[in-house]
Amino acid sequence: IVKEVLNGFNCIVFAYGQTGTGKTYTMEGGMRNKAGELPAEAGIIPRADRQIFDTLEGQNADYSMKVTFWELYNEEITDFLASEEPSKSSEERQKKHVSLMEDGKGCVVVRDLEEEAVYSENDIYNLLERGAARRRTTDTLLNKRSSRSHSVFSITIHVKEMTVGDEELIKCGKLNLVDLARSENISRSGAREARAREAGEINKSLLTLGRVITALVEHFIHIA
Ligand SMILES: Nc1ncnc2c1ncn2[C@@H]1O[C@H](COP(=O)(O)OP(=O)(O)OP(=O)(O)O)[C@@H](O)[C@H]1O
Repeated sequence: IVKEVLNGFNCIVFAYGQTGTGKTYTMEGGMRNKAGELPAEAGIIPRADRQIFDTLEGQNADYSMKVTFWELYNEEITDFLASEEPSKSSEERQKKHVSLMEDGKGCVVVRDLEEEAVYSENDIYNLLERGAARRRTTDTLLNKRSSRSHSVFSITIHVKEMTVGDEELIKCGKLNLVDLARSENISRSGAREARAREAGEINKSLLTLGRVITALVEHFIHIA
């Protein structure tokens, strides 16, 4: 997948499953040890990070990279990389009004997201740790909210190449690493009222995602 991204494609890895099945663990895994080495239990994000930099450095490539890290909870977007304003509460600090819109090329983008330029493997790891720490804060505030939100860690990479005719070619690829909200059986989990509505919304969004993927695979024009 990383190779495709470096060739200018947009790729997504989803972690999907019931609560406690290891979605977050699979995406993030164990955090760095003191020597900065990847632990054996490192997740997909740090492993992809390492592969991206190993490949680009190995090719002596001319590149630039940006990262976004955000969460969708209850139809509201929280930017984990938004700068912190000390006067606000920790929940308010993160909540920034960002909205979804089309970019004119048929792609959906999240407007006003903080995009952090990164120059090393360590930079990406630091952003992952920063965002994951903020995610844990909302967890304690809102009864393990991370289980009920979709989080999206994206790395956008521009690679400059020279063509045979000595023209500049820029390849732009994006790797989206998504930790989906848990899939939930409402009747079995005993969720009531607001929580049942919330679980219903999560299931609806996961169902819609399944339909979108089917439509893409089958080359349907409309989503059934
Ligand atoms: N392969 C694994 N090896 C060791 N521990 C694991 C593994 N997978 C998950 N765990 C542990 O199991 C617990 C639940 O994992 P995790 O939080 O990743 O699940 P989840 O699917 O993201 O849950 P939720 O949907 O509730 O957010 C965590 O304490 C995690 O450290």
